[in-house]
Amino acid sequence: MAIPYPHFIATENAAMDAGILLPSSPSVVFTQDDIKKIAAYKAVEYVESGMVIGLGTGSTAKLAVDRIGELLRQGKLKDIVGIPTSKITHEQALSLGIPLSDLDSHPVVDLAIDGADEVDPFLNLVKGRGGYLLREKMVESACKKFIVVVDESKLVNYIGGSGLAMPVEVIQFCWKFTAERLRRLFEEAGCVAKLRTFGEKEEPFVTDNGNFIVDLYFERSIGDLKAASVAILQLAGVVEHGMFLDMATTVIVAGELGLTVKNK
Ligand SMILES: O=C(CO)[C@H](O)[C@H](O)COP(=O)(O)O
Repeated sequence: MAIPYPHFIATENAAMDAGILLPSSPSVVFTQDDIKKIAAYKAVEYVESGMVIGLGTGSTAKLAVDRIGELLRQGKLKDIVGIPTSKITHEQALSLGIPLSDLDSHPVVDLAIDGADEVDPFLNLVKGRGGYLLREKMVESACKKFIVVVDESKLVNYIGGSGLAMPVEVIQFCWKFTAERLRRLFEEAGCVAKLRTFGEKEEPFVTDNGNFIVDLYFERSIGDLKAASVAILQLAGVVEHGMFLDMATTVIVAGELGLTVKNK
């Protein structure tokens, strides 16, 4: 959806790089898509020739991957190796001619760029509402720098504070049992646990790794995030959760008045 951002200020270079015409009159209105693109392009300014780059997944990350492909084609970036965080990003990067590898061959990643679903004041994240959290976490925890690009609607006071899902990837075997154990862990926070489904037939969503997603919704804060993370990961049947704690090194926030860069 294109939400107008009437007061957004973009530098001439940032807007022109993103192919967006700069306002010739003060009444011009940027859309949310415009500013997402400007923010994604800003993140790609951190990419240097010769780097191993973690390629994120989602509508924001897609714009950054497109931009990396464009700079490679133009010869402005050279010798890049991309490590995709999903099958869909793998396909996108292949189609753009970005040389690809994996963590087995490149266990140290210089930089990753990705979107997020929530960002708290300490730069902790919720990711995985697209369903790609496991590979994203593997790649992004192997990074020296992890740059996150969001619009200001993703900023929350505390993790879970948007009232939207905190995804947990679980194995398919007895997923109801695992979902109930997850719900009980956070009973005091008013947790509801739901299997992620898609389509009219409400088929279970299956991740790139062949697992299901249980989405947790909280009425209240879950408190100590590290303790919550440990408790979730201790449950047999859980593969990974969508809290990315202490991982982001930079968050670029696109807001009504322009870009804000928050560093750890
Ligand atoms: O974690 C993710 C996918 O698993 C995405 O990065 C997250 O959902 C944000 O997506 P978008 O940029 O489309 O808002």
